[in-house]
Amino acid sequence: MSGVPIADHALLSDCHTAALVTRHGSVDWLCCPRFDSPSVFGRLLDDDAGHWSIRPVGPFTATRRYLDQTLVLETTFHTPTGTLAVTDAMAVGPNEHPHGHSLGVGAPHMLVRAVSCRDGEVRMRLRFEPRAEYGLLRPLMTHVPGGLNVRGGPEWLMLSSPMELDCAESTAYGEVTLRVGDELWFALHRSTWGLEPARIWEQDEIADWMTVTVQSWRAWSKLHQNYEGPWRDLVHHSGRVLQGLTFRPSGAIVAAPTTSLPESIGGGRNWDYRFAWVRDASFTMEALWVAACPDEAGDFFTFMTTAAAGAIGPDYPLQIMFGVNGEHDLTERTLPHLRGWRDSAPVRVGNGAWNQHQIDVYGELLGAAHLLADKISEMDDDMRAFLVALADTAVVRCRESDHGIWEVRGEPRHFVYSKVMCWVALDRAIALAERLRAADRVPAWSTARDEIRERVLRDGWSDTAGAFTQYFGSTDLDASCLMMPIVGFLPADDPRMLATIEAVADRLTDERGLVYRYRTEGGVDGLAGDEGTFLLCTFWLAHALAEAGRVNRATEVFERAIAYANDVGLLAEEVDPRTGELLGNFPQAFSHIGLINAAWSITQARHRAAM
Ligand SMILES: OC[C@H]1O[C@H](O[C@H]2O[C@H](CO)[C@@H](O)[C@H](O)[C@H]2O)[C@H](O)[C@@H](O)[C@@H]1O
Repeated sequence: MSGVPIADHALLSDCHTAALVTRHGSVDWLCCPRFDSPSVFGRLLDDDAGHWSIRPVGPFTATRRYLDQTLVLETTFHTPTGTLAVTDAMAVGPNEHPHGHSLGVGAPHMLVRAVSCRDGEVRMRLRFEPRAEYGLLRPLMTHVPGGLNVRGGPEWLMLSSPMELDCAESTAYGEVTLRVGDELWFALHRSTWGLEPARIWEQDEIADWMTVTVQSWRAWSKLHQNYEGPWRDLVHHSGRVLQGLTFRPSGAIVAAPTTSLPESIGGGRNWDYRFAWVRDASFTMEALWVAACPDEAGDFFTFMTTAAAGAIGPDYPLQIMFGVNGEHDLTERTLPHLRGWRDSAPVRVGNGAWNQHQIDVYGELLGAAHLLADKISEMDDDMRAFLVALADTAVVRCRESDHGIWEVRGEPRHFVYSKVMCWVALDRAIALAERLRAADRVPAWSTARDEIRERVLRDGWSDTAGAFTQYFGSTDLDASCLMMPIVGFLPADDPRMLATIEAVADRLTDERGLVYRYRTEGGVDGLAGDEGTFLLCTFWLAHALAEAGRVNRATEVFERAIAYANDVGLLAEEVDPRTGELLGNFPQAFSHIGLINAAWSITQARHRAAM
C-alpha cells in the first residue's frame, strides 16, 4: 500500500510540470510533459505505479532543504560510514530565452539528479521503474552508450547514467560505492514528439543544467520578492511554490500538482487539482502581487481571456476552471487500477466540478484585475471586453443559486460567499470603469452592487447563529464568511463581523484551533464521509483577526497554522484533526496563498498599531 506521509514529499517544478520526491530520495510523482498529463512515476497513488529512488544501501537518517531561494532540493543521507547528498531539480533553463523571459520558458523537460559523497564512503543503490500512463505501461528499456533508452506508449525517455545499470522487467537497478569527493550526475530527459528528441547528456552538461536552474530560481526570487516582515523566508518560499504551480506556456496556474490525495484517509473525497481554477488562480495572482511578483499578471489575464473566449456574457456563465492550455472539457473519470494513497479510492482524473455553476468567480477575477491593473501592460480590446462581460454577467447571475466556493455536489443554494463575490465583481468593475472604457455601465453596476449588499445583510445574517451563515436562511457557519472584511464588504470591526469571526473561532475549529470550512455532518455538501480542517480557512481567521486589530490573536492563529508546514515549508490543503497529519492535494496553492496574505495583513496591522 502506498502510504508515505504526504508531508514527507518535496516539490520540484519546471513551470510545465512537477515532481514529488520523498524524504528517502524517491521520485514518487512525475507527470509528463504537463502538470495534468498521465504520471510516469505514480507510486504516490499505488506501489506499482512507478518511481525512481537513489539512496544508501544500509541504514541512514535523512535531512533536507531547498537550496537558498530555489526549488532545488538537497537531501543529505547520514550513514555510519559517510554522508551522501542527492540534489534534485526539474531543469528550468535560463530565464532569458529567445522565446521569452520568464522562469521556465526554456525548460528542457528534464529531471536532474546529482549524487555526491560529502564524507567517508557510502554504498548507494539506484532503482528506476518508469510506468507510463499512471502505471499501466511497462516500457521497453535498452542500453545505449551513457544510459538507457526507455520507450512505451506516449513516453520516450532517455536516462543519462554514469553508472552501470542492470535491466529486468522494465526496471533498471544498480549499486556503487562512492568515496568522499565522488559525484555522479543523472538526467531523465523526455522527448517532445517530433520536436526535440530526448538524448543522453554528458556529466558536465547535466551539471551545467543544474547550475543554470539554481541561477534562474535565484534571479527570479531576487527580482520578484521584496516582502519584508515577519516570517519573511516562509512568505518568499510560498511565492516560489506558487510560481512553481504556474504553467509557463500559457500563464495558467494549477491548484496543486497532484490528484486524489484524500481529504480523509480511506475516504472518497479525492479530487484532481491539476487544473486552473478561476478562483484559485486569481487568488494566486493576488498573493504573488503581495509577494511582489507582478509581471506574470499579463500572461494570466491573457490566458483567462483566451480560455474563456466566445463563451462569456449574461447568457453564458464563465466556466469555473480550465485545463492548463485553456481546455474546457475536464470530464472526471476514475482509475480503477490504482489503489490510491493509503487505499483512499477512487483515484480520479478530470474534475466533475468543471461545468458547475459557481458565481463567485466573477468577483475573484475582477478582484485580481483591479489589484493588478497597473501591472497588465497591455489591456487590449479583447481583455477589456472580457472584463466588462464578467461584470455584466454578475449583474444577471447574482440572483441565481449556485454550487458555491466549496463546489458542493449537493443542491445549489444562495451561498453568502457567492453573493459577496458578486458584490466584489461589481465594486471592482466600477473602480476599473474608466480603464475598461465602460463609464456608461457604472449606474447599472452600482444599482446591482447595492442590491446585493442589502440582500446579504438581510438574508445572510442569522440571529440564531449570531453570525453570517453559509447560505440565505441557514443557521450553519461557513469559514468563507471570513472573507467579507478581507474583500472590504464590511469593516472587520463591524459588530456583525466581529460576531462572525468569534463564532468561527469558537464553533468551527477543532481541538488544535484549526478551522473547518463548514461542518460536513449529514452530507450537507452532497458527499459521504468527513474531512480535515482547512488550512486556507485557518489563515483567513488570522487575516480577519488582523483586519479587526486583534494582532496578538491573529499571530497566534497564524503560527498555529504554519506549524503544519513540513520540513521544507510545504502545506497540503487540510490537516487530520485526529493525528495532525497533512491531508489533501499537495502542495496546495490555496494554503500558500492564505499564508502570504495573512502574513501581509498581520504586518500591516502591526504597523497600524504602532502608529
Ligand atoms: O468539496 C468537494 C469539492 O472539492 C474540490 O474542490 C476544492 O478544491 C478546489 C481547488 O482548490 C477549490 O477551488 C474549491 O474551493 C474546493 O472546494 C473538488 O475540486 C470538487 O470537484 C469537489 O466537488
